[in-house]
Amino acid sequence: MIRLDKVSKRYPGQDRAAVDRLSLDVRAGETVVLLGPSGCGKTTTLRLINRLIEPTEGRILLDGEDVTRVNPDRLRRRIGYVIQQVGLFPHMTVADNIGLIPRTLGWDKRRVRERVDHLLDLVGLDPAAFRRRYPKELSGGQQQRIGVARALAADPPVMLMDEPFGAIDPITRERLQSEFLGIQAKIRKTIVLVTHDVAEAVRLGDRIAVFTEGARIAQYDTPARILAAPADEFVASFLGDGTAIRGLRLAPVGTLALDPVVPVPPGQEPSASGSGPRAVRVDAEGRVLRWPGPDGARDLARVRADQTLYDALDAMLRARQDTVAVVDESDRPLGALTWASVLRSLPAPGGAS
Ligand SMILES: Nc1ncnc2c1ncn2[C@@H]1O[C@H](COP(=O)(O)OP(=O)(O)OP(=O)(O)O)[C@@H](O)[C@H]1O
Repeated sequence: MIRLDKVSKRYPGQDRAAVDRLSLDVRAGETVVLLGPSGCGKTTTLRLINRLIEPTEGRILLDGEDVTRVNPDRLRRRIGYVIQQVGLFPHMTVADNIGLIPRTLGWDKRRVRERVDHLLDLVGLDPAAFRRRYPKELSGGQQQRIGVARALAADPPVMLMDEPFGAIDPITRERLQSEFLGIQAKIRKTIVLVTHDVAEAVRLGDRIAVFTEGARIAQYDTPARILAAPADEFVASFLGDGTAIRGLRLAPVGTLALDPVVPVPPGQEPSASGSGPRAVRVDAEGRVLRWPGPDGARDLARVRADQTLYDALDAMLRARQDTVAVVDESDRPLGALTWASVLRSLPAPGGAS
């Protein structure tokens, strides 16, 4: 979908190239995060893709077409662009800001209005309450949502996002990240997103390109593999401490082979044999209550199948138990995980899984 082929950018008067022969492929529908320290060339790379900056050498292909041969205005209609400072026009309403590109494309008023309302809905803002407001009447997080809506206005297949959640408080930032994931699951754009925040990269990226100076790729892989096996000292130190624990957040419990459990309804007793599947006491509706035996008086550690290994270990630690019941949305048992089975499921460092 997007291919950078030995692309370099040398700014006038600089001895070193800001981007030095970078080759990078981004597949259709995936989110690739460019991650790296300040000044390593992330923003320059992003702006080369939509030709806000012209490359000194190399080729950039969008769907096989060399972008340097496309009229820049036409190119930018195919590429949405979201930046940290948002850049909303202060004298225009929310609706006018979002509808800007569709209007320049000559859409009629009604189509623009419908598109604006649809996008406000998509980014979680009530159209009736927000379409007539001015940017100064919005919180930082709301402005950021409008920035995303505006970039999506003409339904471009590609989105470039430069620190889109950078200037926002941590709680709103987490919420915007969740919304981003929800929206991307629906619309499946091809996204290149710049951040220097490791947690954000791990959360949002299907793949992460870790850059060193000159936009040289230190590692380009899935978050899980980068966390499990950093390619070198630079990547390891940039990721910082806690990589193994962070990796656990990427693995949903439901993808593991669970140990079977046998539900024991009220009035019945678990079978006495010591071997075989573990019994779990359930109520009349089949919802898990507790383990039988000496542990049974205590709260039972439980996680839903859509939670992660991180949550499973956290539940075990909090309950001080070495087994966690895995339940469905109605709290009915699906199986169990032990501390040992979680450890066994982890990818080996350097391994392929
Ligand atoms: N217009 C410019 N003229 C000269 N040098 C520039 C220009 N823009 C960027 N640079 C230099 O190019 C290098 C890469 O900058 P770039 O903004 O791409 O890095 P970045 O990884 O996005 O950094 P940050 O995370 O701090 O935003 C830096 O050394 C920077 O000083």
